[in-house]
Amino acid sequence: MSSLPPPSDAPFTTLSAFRAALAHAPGPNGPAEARARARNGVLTKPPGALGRLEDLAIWVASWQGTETPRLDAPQVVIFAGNHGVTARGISAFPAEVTAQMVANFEAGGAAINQLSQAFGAQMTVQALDLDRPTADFTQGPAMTEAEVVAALATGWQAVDPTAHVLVAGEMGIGNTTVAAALCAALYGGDAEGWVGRGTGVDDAGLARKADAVRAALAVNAGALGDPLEVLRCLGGRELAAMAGAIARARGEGIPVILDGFICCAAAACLAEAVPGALDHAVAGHLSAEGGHEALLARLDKTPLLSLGLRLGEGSGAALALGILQGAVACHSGMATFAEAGVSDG
Ligand SMILES: Cc1cc2ncn([C@H]3O[C@H](COP(=O)(O)O)[C@@H](O)[C@H]3O)c2cc1C
Ligand SMILES: O=C(O)c1cccnc1
Repeated sequence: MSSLPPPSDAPFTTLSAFRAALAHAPGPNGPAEARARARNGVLTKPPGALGRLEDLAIWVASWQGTETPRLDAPQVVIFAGNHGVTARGISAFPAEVTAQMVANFEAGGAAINQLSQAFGAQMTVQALDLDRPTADFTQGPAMTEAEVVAALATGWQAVDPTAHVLVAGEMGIGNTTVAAALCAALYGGDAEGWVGRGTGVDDAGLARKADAVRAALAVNAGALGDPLEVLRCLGGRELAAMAGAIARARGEGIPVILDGFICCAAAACLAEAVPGALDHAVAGHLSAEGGHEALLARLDKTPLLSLGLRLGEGSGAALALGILQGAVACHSGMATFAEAGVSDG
């Protein structure tokens, strides 16, 4: 665990400049992908015997731009933010827990600390203006353009360009309601279909979450046509920071492992703003949170794991790191039939 310096310069100061940076990010490296596919075909195993691991390794190769990718330098970054909507009784825990958990991350005591350590990831945490919660989005926009751009820039700056793979996680009491509002705004459907129990709200809490989502969409109706305006009006600082980090990784050729419902909701704003913006991202897991399955379907992503996790913090993505590391270790380290003197059938 270490703390990163505050953001200095990102290549955007407006939402439209951020959109342009995202739209102009390079795609995968076709020749490297072709070489990796050819290598996969001559490794000492029956064709296809490593199942989805084979596609994953070739996908990592295409983003890293090399036939033999590596994943021994993973980066996990956790963003924390507070939300005005917590005043509406939409979480089973009080908003103070966000800052308390940041201290826990810094002391090494959270689940994501253990998982980062288990998979050899460098982990950092960035708290975004915890003393200044976003505005209650049932009353108006959660953030100004300056606020959302600052959060996007924090995420952008947090990415280590030398990292081999990125996990962006979050901590923010109330943010399952925020994620549900983003999904309802981006994809439509009833608020009830997108809200879930989060930290464990009861039926009355679930009804308050759906009410908050409905009110947020009604009062911010003018934002609904633009996915980045949706992020500004219905999102939160830690979600925007995750989006900024995921966008930066795209430009750096760093593959991303998406976490649960909240991370995917933030990422969905990118995918809806610029088609293909999540081509460098894989879904780490299927969260137990209500709307995640439908959200992954909208993103056209098949999760690597389904373990009933409903934690956030990047925890499911960090676990999936192990799968991806296994895929790449086989792809880059195995002998070919010729090298090993094994008959290729
Ligand atoms: C101790 C604790 C640790 C957490 N780590 C992640 N979350 C997760 O729960 C929160 C979202 O749920 P809701 O919308 O119901 O508030 C987020 O902070 C998320 O990261 C936690 C929540 C708690 C209480
Ligand atoms: O899926 C998630 O990201 C999630 C679910 C519940 C609570 N916190 C996060």
